[in-house]
Amino acid sequence: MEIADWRAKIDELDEQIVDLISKRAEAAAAIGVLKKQAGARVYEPGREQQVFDHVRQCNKGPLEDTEIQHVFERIVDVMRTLQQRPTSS
Ligand SMILES: O=C(O)C(=O)C[C@]1(C(=O)O)C=C[C@@H](O)C=C1
Repeated sequence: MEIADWRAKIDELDEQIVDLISKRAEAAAAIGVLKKQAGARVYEPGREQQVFDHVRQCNKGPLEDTEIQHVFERIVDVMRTLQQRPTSS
């Protein structure tokens, strides 16, 4: 395949990734509402560790486990920000 073909493939995959991240954000926002109602804190390091362990287990390469974890550390960081937004209450 040419570079243009690979870029078209990347654009297509990015669309799917955006959809999936949006669905994940909806779930995180719903958790955020429940946490607020319960007076619980947003940041749960134990749960975040489970998320990172899980994605490392799912990883089939070519990225290293630590690289996949870095991507999810950023995603979870964004989810925490979403949960702290006044609009998610
Ligand atoms: O599972 C939760 O309690 C969430 O709020 C979701 C989530 C995540 O995005 O996976 C976000 C923030 C928490 O620190 C832990 C995990």
